[in-house]
Amino acid sequence: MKFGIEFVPNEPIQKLCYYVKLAEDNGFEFCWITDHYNNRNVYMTLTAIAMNTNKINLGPGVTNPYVRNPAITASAIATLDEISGGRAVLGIGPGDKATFDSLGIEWIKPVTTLKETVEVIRKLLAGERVSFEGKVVKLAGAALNVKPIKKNVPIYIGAQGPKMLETAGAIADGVLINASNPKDFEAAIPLIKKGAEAAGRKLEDVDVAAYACMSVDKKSEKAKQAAVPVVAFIAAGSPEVVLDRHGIDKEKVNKIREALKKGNFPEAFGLVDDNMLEAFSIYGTPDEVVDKCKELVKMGVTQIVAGSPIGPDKEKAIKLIGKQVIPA
Ligand SMILES: C[C@H](OP(=O)(O)OC[C@@H](O)[C@@H](O)[C@@H](O)Cn1c2nc(=O)[nH]c(=O)c-2cc2ccc(O)cc21)C(=O)N[C@@H](CCC(=O)N[C@@H](CCC(=O)O)C(=O)O)C(=O)O
Repeated sequence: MKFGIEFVPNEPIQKLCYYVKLAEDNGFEFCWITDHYNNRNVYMTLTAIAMNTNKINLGPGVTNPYVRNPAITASAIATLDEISGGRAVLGIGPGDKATFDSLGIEWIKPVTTLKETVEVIRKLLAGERVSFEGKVVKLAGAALNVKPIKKNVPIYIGAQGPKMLETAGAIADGVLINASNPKDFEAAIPLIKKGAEAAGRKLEDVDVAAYACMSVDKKSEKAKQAAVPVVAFIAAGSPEVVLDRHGIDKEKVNKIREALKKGNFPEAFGLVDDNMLEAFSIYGTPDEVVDKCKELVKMGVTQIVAGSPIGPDKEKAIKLIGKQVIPA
């Protein structure tokens, strides 16, 4: 079982570098940095982290194929691989609607766009001069002057929808699924397997990562309270099919959505119930978290990514996970 850690670059980069170095020293193998236009630039953040670490694999978790031309993403990843001495990984997903609405970008054919983007990025990283006439992606003799250190930079797809999960199974080295509960992997893994086998691959070729909302503390109640705000946003952003899967009170979720829209966070967070916390987070003492991680492993998860908030005290939580969860 591999452990990763996720950071949103919404705090000073020096602080993130400290946390990631601490994570590296505590046995985490992957560092994923989220990519949203309104936060610090994902590639500058990753460069700083690469310069301050020497073992942990690192990459965007996840970028998208719309805000940058595939050749720009390929160049950034090749450069990161050079800076990090061969530790770059590329996490790429279809992006989210809110981002594209704000940026005036048309979110067309996400599955096709992602497939074509991954295909041309692989060719560019392999040093090819690429001409490509896709349904969405077009290149005419594009080529990089920079080569990654690694022959094949692993490409992970951020996916939740069925077609996206199948696509990840077919073309990706790994899949990052924004989920924390075994029920979500019970639904997702057969789709990844179906996509992999349709492409002549096996499920074992795909690193199935649970990109979880995690909150660890010596005191279970403290860990639980720290997870509430993140769970409120996850519940609000979850499609019906996921709410039904977990038997979540949809009335409450609609009220959470309304309260968040109004910026009324205390009301929104007050509506988060235990069922939502169980569905959308892994929280508790190290022992409680170990039990929940073991449930995910039983479902076929092969990497667990400790996502926000990580714990009420990030530094303490990273050390607790390193000492009592990863070795378990
Ligand atoms: C597009 C969407 O795919 P999805 O996998 O559900 O997308 C939800 C999220 O995965 C997506 O928003 C991610 O970018 C969110 N995301 C992040 N999004 C970000 O913008 N930044 C991040 O840092 C980020 C991190 C992240 C980490 C893990 C993770 O799982 C997701 C993450 C969807 O609706 N898919 C459906 C519909 C299929 C579809 O797109 N059909 C096409 C037709 C087919 C075609 O495209 O040709 C169409 O509608 O036209 C499906 O998969 O079945």
